[in-house]
Amino acid sequence: MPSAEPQFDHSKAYAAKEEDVFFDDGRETDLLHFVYSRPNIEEIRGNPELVLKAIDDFGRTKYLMNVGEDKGKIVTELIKEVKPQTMVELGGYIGYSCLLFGAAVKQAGGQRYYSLERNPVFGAVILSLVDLAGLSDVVKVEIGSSETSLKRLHDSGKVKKIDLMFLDHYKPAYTTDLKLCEELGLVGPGSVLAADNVIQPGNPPYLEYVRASVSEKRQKAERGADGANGAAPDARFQDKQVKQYARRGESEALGASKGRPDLVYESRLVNSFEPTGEPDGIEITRCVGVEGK
Ligand SMILES: C[S@@+](CC[C@H](N)C(=O)[O-])C[C@H]1O[C@@H](n2cnc3c(N)ncnc32)[C@H](O)[C@@H]1O
Repeated sequence: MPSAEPQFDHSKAYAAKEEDVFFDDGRETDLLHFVYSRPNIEEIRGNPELVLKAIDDFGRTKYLMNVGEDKGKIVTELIKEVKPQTMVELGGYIGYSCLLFGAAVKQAGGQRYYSLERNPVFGAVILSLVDLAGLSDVVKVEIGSSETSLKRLHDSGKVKKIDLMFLDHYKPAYTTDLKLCEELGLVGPGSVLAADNVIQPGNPPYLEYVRASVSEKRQKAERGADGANGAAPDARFQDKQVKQYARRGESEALGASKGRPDLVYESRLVNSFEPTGEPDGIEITRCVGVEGK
């Protein structure tokens, strides 16, 4: 009997993730030099798949914190099914998920893919690779914290509803940003969420929130015990997760939005792998209605 468990092909594994410094040490601009000096650069132009292949080739020599091919496939399948007009990602890094999912949204007839990235150098790398891949018509890169970008996109009327959201940024902000989107009406019935790294490194407060019933969410909110109300990050996050982006003094303040506990979610985990081969998973959550309506 063939196994239903997903398997990882070790021949395509990324280089191991370093213990201490594994991003923001110049490797992101080295990646740009690597991509633009490929012998087939003229063939790469206008071809998202070949840009992604060049990024993967680099990742096999030096670790990059990309979603990778295996988990990426779970989300591209979801894009084919949901056919989002508007998709938003929280955390763009060097643009791997943005290129992969932006191309899939375009192919599915969607209008916009917003990549929200706080680090301006990473944002510049994404912009360069999006232009190289020929996706600038669909992809927009918003540089700044996810919270301020979400508010700006909402207040300007550019985004009224998020059909599909990929969460892949500061782990404690998954829940607070989701609640902000709920409160602004960006996430509501029909919206679908795909959250990365729910196994590695894990995100217990987020899983608890999207898997809770409406009455559980209401009770927690009444007790002020929902762990995402502008207070310190949930104690279940490891210190290194909490401080991951502290090096540049980037503000890690968490939003205090109350969200909408009456939104009904259906949520499930899809197991897969990090590009290094480590087991990880994507939590896929569908907002299926509003309780009482
Ligand atoms: C794991 S990486 C994203 C990887 C990317 N989604 C991919 O798969 O190719 C996380 C990124 O989130 C960004 N980030 C962290 N906190 C953020 C925040 N509050 N707002 C926007 N970006 C943030 C970091 O700078 C980093 O580039």
